[in-house]
Amino acid sequence: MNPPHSVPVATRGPVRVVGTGLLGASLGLALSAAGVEVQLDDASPAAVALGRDLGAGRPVSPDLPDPRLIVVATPPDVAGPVVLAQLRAYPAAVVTDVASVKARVAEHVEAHGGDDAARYVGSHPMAGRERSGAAAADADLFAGRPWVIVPSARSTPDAVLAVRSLAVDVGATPVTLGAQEHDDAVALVSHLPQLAASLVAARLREAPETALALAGQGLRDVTRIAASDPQLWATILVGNAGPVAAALRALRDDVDVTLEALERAAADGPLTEGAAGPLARVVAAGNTGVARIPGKHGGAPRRYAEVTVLVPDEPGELGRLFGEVGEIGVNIEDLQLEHSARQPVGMATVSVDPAAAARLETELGLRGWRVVVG
Ligand SMILES: NC(=O)c1ccc[n+]([C@@H]2O[C@H](COP(=O)([O-])OP(=O)(O)OC[C@H]3O[C@@H](n4cnc5c(N)ncnc54)[C@H](O)[C@@H]3O)[C@@H](O)[C@H]2O)c1
Ligand SMILES: O=C(O)C(=O)C[C@]1(C(=O)O)C=C[C@@H](O)C=C1
Repeated sequence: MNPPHSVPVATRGPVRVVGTGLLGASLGLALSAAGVEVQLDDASPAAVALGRDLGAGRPVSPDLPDPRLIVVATPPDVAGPVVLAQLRAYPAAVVTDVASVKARVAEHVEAHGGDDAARYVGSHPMAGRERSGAAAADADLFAGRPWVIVPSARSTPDAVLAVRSLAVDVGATPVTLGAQEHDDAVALVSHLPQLAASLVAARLREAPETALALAGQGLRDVTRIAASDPQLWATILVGNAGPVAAALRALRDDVDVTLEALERAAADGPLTEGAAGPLARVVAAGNTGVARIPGKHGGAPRRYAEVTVLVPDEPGELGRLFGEVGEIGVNIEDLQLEHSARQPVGMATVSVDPAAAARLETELGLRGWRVVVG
């Protein structure tokens, strides 16, 4: 993917990032790479130092010019007060935050901000990962992702434009929503999935080693985000408690139906009436739901063909595979890696244009790769 810094940007610095963890440092990296001056601030001096050392910007100091745009990237519970403090400290600056919940932050700014609230526009990049802190930061984190812009009735057009430009300049696609509309949406597409992953992964705590050794891609797909930061997520979940509870209650109803069918089969045998039907309906409903998730870059779903290759567990082998796929002239649209403990090989599954898949399999085979025919 082309780095976002290859195109000129509209954002005028200095941009001050308050909270230089995963989100703040990623933003600092992307803006710094684009030539925008970035100032770093955090309650933790070590987080600022790490952001600086990674190239995300310069630590704040009294001799730096006042920021034009301030991005608050702290946990959601403190985002409102930090936004207010920044609005007051810099009366000419536009202030946004990137917290995963929006109604509470907006209400806080509206209730206490007075006229300063006109320079505030909430936002939420739908980009992240299951790790926290600047060490996990990535300049390309926002590329191709939606970035929700949440103006209030008071936000000035200039403030909205500054925040939209920020999103575009780091490669994201701005999407405008109201605060409650945003919170209802992310309850379903972000907060419920986090809980589901955590609940499934929690079942593994006492799993026997023999079972864990069999773990395949299905378990990995469902549990990646179970590695997320508990404190941050507790703050997000309580901050959007109503919509998340509604989504979880609906899930519980589906779980109850599923359980009833399973218990019927367990008690009366697999062919008992009313067992297989509800279970098939659950899986079919999931088929319908998953087909509605937009594809790469938020566009319409698109089916790629998957080519799976065994890769020796040796340094440089994965790079050699990518290089050879490139030499064959095929673009890798997506990649999954599966690695089992104590196995000398891993499995790399590349998603490619269906029209190129057969040729890729043949040519990789001719080059000595072991292609797994699915
Ligand atoms: N992690 C994700 O995937 C993700 C994605 C989109 C949005 N967000 C949102 O972005 C925000 C930051 O998340 P993150 O993953 O970067 O967290 P993080 O833990 O990596 O970083 C948060 C940083 O904020 C600092 N901080 C805490 N309180 C502060 C205060 N009062 N003043 C100044 N700094 C303070 C911490 O020291 C820390 O460095 C959160 O609001 C989160 O909801 C997270
Ligand atoms: O991909 C991940 O690891 C994420 O958790 C990212 C994710 C999401 O649910 O999409 C998580 C929380 C944020 O508020 C925004 C993005």
